Amino acid sequence: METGVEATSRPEIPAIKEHSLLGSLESMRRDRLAFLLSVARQTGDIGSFRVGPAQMLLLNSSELVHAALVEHANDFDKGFIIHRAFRPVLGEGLFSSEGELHRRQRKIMAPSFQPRHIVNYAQTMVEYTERAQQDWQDGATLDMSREMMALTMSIVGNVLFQTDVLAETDELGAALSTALAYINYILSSFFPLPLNWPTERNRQTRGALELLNRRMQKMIEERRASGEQGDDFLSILLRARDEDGAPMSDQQIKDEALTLFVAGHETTAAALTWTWFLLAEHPDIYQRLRDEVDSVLQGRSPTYADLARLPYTLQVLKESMRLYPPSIALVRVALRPVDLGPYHLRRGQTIMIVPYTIQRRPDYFPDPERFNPDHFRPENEARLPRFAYLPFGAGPRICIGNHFALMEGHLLLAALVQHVTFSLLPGQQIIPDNDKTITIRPRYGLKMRVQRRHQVV
Ligand code: HEM
Repeated sequence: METGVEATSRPEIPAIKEHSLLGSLESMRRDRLAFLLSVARQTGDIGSFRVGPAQMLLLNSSELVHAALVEHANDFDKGFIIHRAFRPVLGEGLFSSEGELHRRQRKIMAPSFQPRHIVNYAQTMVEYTERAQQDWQDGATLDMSREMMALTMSIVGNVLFQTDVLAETDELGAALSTALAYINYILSSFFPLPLNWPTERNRQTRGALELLNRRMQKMIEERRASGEQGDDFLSILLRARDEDGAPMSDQQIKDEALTLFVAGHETTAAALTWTWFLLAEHPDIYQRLRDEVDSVLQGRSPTYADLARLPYTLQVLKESMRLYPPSIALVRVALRPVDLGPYHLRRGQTIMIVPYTIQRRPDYFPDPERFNPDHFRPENEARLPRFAYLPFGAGPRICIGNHFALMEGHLLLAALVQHVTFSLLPGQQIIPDNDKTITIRPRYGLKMRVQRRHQVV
């Protein structure tokens, strides 16, 4: 129960000036990231705005992130908007489940994502990358978002299901893309129509979900029948047991496998797409990266063991995810009244943590708008406040695939840098946006020209 004395001694949460009825609906619709950045800059560590009648609190300090995502993690869940978008597709998989089920599943699955385990996938990542770049003709124009999506989709398809045909042209790949598009639609609509309404989009989505369910069930049954001990994730999920020795239900396995697929490719593709853009805009940094890769690899394909000797390559990737973090926001809803530092939140209040805004704070990252991989030199990284860099979130729901993603991005950059150079096609408008996608990507795509490099020896 709140006393009058406590309530008055608490600092007020600053609110931005906005339309009395619609709040900031229009600004959000026009340019979400620019709007969120302006809220953060106007309000500081915490600020309030409205989307229609719904109030949102933007948390923008490392201390408040720690309080919400770590200290009070159990006082929040992901809330109605996230559940409504993800559950029709991913059911109760790791991303969209809550409470005891989430804890149990996370515990079962975490060991398979530890670095010593995922090392086994390094070779697959490099092989697929080598294959992709061989198809790129010298002088060709590429849509980088599309190329990076196709590449990360094929990698995750192999790692998860040991299938080689997971492309948009395959019926499974196409169904997955339709399901992804549905999640995007729900996230980007303020008043989406329920899935059982007879619209063309809903009909296609239901068809895609049925196909996914059938194909996943078939893969599960085939794996069981063959008794194979594969090291793809589907086999790992089939073998997994909880503390009482119980296996997951088939439905849970399907939800988890689809979750890993969805969470595991568009994000990494977005990170790589922005990295190529930033490199093309900064020829000196691009050259330094090429020098590191050429001198360490001498024309060989990279392996996991090479990564420790390619530190600048990793700094480039991390810095790119600082300026353009793939996930636009971590959204949570308070399950009960909760105090975050000096601020009091009511039950049902929605908070947003936006890596894009927090990672552009000048007191955390000097000269924050500049692409500067030196922000991640070991001595500079060690000085960062703990929750100032959040591309993978934080706390008990931190991205389970973070080592996987960093290893994949690190290997792909090294493998591609030594074969090809990308340059920007002139006259493009590059605006970061997540209107039609789950992740932050260039609104009008990113067209680049590919130039094949002479083989370095
Ligand atoms: C650059 C690539 C990636 C980025 C930026 C990223 C980002 C994130 C973020 C921010 C979250 C937390 C969301 C929240 O707390 O609301 C998350 C969760 C998750 N990610 Fe990733 N992710 C990436 C790659 C991957 C990969 C490769 C996989 C799997 C192979 C994966 C699987 C997951 C799963 C299953 C969750 C839910 C974890 C849980 O709630 O316990 N992600 N990711």
